[in-house]
Amino acid sequence: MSLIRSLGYLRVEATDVPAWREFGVKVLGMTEGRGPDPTAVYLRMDDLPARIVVVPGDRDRLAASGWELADPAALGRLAGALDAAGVAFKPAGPDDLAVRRVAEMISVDDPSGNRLEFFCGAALDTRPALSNYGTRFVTGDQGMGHVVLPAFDDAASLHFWTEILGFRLRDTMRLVPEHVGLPHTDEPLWMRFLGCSPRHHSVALAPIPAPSGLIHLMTETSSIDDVGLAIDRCAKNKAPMISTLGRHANDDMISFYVRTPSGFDIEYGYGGRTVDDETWVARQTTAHSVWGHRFLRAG
Ligand SMILES: Cc1ccc(O)c(O)c1CC[C@@H]1C(=O)CC[C@]2(C)C(=O)CC[C@@H]12
Ligand SMILES: [Fe+2]
Repeated sequence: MSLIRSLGYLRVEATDVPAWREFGVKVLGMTEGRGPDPTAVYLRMDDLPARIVVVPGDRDRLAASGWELADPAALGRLAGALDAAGVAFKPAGPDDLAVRRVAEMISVDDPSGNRLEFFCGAALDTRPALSNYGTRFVTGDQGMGHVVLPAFDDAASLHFWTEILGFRLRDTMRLVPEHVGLPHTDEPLWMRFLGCSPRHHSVALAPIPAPSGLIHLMTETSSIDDVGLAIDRCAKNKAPMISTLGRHANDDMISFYVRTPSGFDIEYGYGGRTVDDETWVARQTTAHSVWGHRFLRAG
């Protein structure tokens, strides 16, 4: 098993924090939590005090993705692996730990400049995260979902995420550059799906530019009705859906995509597969979906 157990949280910098509160609570069905920064919005999915933390900023971007490790010993071993590989990391100071409510944390940039925070010892919130719409998210040992991050050097990224961080390659997909708005290339473009838990992928790396630093965050619910209800709330709240409902070919997720106030997307899904590293064999997916997922042009 990888030292990293799962995707733990996202820290988002936003120009319109109130829009995020509305979006998170009314569209995504998350629960607003309380936290140390009164200007931030804390969105809960489970017993963590927040899974998405939105802080005011002068631009809209993913500030960092947070990755959970089992304990300080595991974090120490990861720090050792980073040192051995010559990757610079920064230990968190007391203020960093206090605003995140975690015991220990170190941060690094991946080869594409994606800021990653590795932490352990998250505080729990004993108040139940009761969604106004009855939404229940699949988290636990699968973490909060997956992120798709921009990455432009396939070999360097794959080395960093698998050899240094210990993620497993779960699937590869060849991208047609023209289909994702990129100029034609003679060499194929690859999208890599990597896992660190039973969830099929906790991160995917794609050579797609993303001004916000994030292509999408996937959150999974425990019922298909939660997905249907979220589609209804997108319409009611005029949140721009940018794809139709569909089922992915690699992780079996039935999902749709909606644009957030920060310009990146949320994939909102149900029914993702889990995998066992003992038996899993990485293959190449040749179609992104079994059905649906027609991407529409968004604003
Ligand atoms: C192909 C796929 C499998 C599993 C996923 O969770 C998942 O999000 C995807 C789709 C990823 C991909 C994307 O994120 C950016 C826009 C892409 C490239 C498309 O235009 C189709 C597939 C999309
Ligand atoms: Fe996804």
